[in-house]
Amino acid sequence: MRQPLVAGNWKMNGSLASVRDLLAGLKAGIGDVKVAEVAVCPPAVFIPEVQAQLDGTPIAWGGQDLSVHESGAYTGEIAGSMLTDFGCKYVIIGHSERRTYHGETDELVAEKFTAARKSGLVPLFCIGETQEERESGVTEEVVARQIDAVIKHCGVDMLGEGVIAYEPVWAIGTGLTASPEQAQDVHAFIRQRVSESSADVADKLRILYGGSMKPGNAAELLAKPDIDGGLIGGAALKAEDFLGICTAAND
Ligand SMILES: O=C[C@H](O)COP(=O)(O)O
Repeated sequence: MRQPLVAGNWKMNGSLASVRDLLAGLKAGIGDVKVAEVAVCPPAVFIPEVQAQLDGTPIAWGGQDLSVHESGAYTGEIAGSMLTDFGCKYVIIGHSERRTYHGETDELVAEKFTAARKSGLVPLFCIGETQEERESGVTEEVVARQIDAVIKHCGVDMLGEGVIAYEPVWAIGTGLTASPEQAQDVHAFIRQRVSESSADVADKLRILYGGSMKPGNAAELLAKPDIDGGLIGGAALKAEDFLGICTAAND
């Protein structure tokens, strides 16, 4: 049985004051979350505050990106060991916003996967097709290519130490959500693709859905057999909405 995971990706949002408010709301309501594992990924500068507030609670935290390098002259980069120094459990890698705005390739994302594991972090490995790719009928080809790059570089056993987040790019921040059936189809394909390398890894692997998931549509999505949680953007910025998604896994 795979425990659902609901992770909040705060992206580049918030101030120290708003982060404190959000954390207070999450701590107040986390007791109602019975089933899902919960995590938040704040902007890096807020990680010490998140650690101070969430240490000792059931909520884990993580980074939004990491460097492939361990240390040195890489201005602006953050090493995996720096994230673990501040108690991070998870790190998002390969988010479509990093692929699009920072030119991250499948190969670089695979290197980041290894770097994360070397530091003891659990990668939240994002994959997904653009609208154009979906309309051209190449969704499966795209996600297969993204997965295969990690399997080739890291091996399937290391892939199994992470979590996959399927995020159709056309559904991110747009209010357009993949229907539960559309999402389930791709999740099943992802599991099938991984099972070609290892049925055991595929069976245990958590595959999250991301893309305009909200309290109102979470239960339907989470009810699908291959959807093991969510990677939440906009709705993770309001404690009530985020907890509403986390509790949808209770049912
Ligand atoms: O990482 C999170 C995803 O990009 C989803 O963002 P969204 O929930 O705002 O659509």
